[in-house]
Amino acid sequence: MNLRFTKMQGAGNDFCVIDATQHALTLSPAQLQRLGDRRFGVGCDQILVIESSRAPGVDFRYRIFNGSSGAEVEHCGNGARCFVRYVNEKGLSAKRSITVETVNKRLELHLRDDGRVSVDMGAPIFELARVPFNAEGLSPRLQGGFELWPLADLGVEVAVLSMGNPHAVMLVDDVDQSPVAQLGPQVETHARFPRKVNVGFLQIVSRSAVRLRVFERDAGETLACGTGACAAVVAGMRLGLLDAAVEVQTRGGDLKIEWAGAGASSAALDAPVIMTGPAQTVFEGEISL
Ligand SMILES: N[C@H](CCC[C@H](N)C(=O)O)C(=O)O
Repeated sequence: MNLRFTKMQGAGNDFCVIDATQHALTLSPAQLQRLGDRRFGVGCDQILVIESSRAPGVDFRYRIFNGSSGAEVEHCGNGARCFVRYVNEKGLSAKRSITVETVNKRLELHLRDDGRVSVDMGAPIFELARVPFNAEGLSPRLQGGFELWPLADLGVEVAVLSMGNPHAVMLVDDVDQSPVAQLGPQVETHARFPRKVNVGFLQIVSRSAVRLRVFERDAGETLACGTGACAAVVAGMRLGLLDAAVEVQTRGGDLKIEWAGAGASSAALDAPVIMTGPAQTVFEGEISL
């Protein structure tokens, strides 16, 4: 099969975007891994497939596959920004705000006049069983009313939440000195995360600025992770360390995260997380799979 794709990136997190709005498309895990393969394929962190949708109020279906495994996942924040940029550039919709659905979330995507893209990433999920995280037999340390769970075998404690996909966030003094390559995969595949987990290394710079590195589930360390930025900032807010609008410095670029649940009572914890950042088309291509 000859497959046309558009290579895109958002804060350095890179994607192969496949337009399946005109024809149904099923890609095997091997074909997806070929697209993700940086040596013998196209090379990307994730593959994003755009499908039409007949669901009321939904403009498109948004499917996400990790490039290294071909596994379908629930959410991709940097990809969502590229999605609306693609839809606008290709004329698939005249609207600058679109609604898309993933396997388990509906997202509102907005192409701003300044060229950046804002995404309503939905509300964070704190119920451990929905992350999922198995806390059986563990006693958390409480900070600001939020739990930090010990992974004693690794000598770390993690904040645990979901943005639709699972995240574990560790507080570190200096992201540049953090053992991301060693500790990332150990937390990613820890037995207490039955669906594995994306691992955030969060350095607090001020109450409105952080530095972040993320070892992504099934992808390794990426230059940026949108859902990881949302999860890390929400964790920092709930730990009482961050205010309601935070600039996130990643290795691939800067993202802005806003959440009305910061410092709020439990009533506002279901407020949506808003992420703003860049999205760029890099090149068009075709590959024989
Ligand atoms: N590796 C992630 C999916 C991509 C997330 C990331 N690229 C983002 O921008 O949110 C997972 O397995 O849940």
